[in-house]
Amino acid sequence: MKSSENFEELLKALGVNVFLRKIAVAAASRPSVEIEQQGETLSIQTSTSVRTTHVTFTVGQTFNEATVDGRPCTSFPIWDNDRKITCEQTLLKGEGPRTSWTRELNDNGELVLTMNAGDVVCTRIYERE
Ligand SMILES: C=C1C2=C(C[C@@]1(C)C/C=C/C(C)=C/C(=O)O)C(C)(C)CCC2
Repeated sequence: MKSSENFEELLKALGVNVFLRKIAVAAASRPSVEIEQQGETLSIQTSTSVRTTHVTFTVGQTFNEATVDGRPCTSFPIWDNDRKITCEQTLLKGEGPRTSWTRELNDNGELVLTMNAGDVVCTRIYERE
């Protein structure tokens, strides 16, 4: 993990209580991410000591995942440019701030993840192992 900004603020905007926020921030400080791409289909596994998430999706097709605070949602990933995917999320039930994420490969071969909740933007940069 090269850098992470506003991750706890993001969780706060999502209503995660301070106890779980502290656990999440600690766990998210040392994540490992594996990404596989076959054409338009990507598989992303994010492993932390507390929880591992695995999503597989095809760009341009909605899929089911969970928001970062674990609420079921449908996600709609589209290409922003040929190296950046933007994904808007819709909660399956209940109310909450609008959430979305973007993932892009930058010129240093780093993976840049941004996560939005309402007007809070969290930016996390992963270096290639
Ligand atoms: C341990 C985590 C916990 C949570 C989120 C997560 C899974 C940490 C997220 C890591 C991310 C988002 C890494 C990344 O994608 O960079 C919750 C808020 C449900 C609270 C319980 C502990």
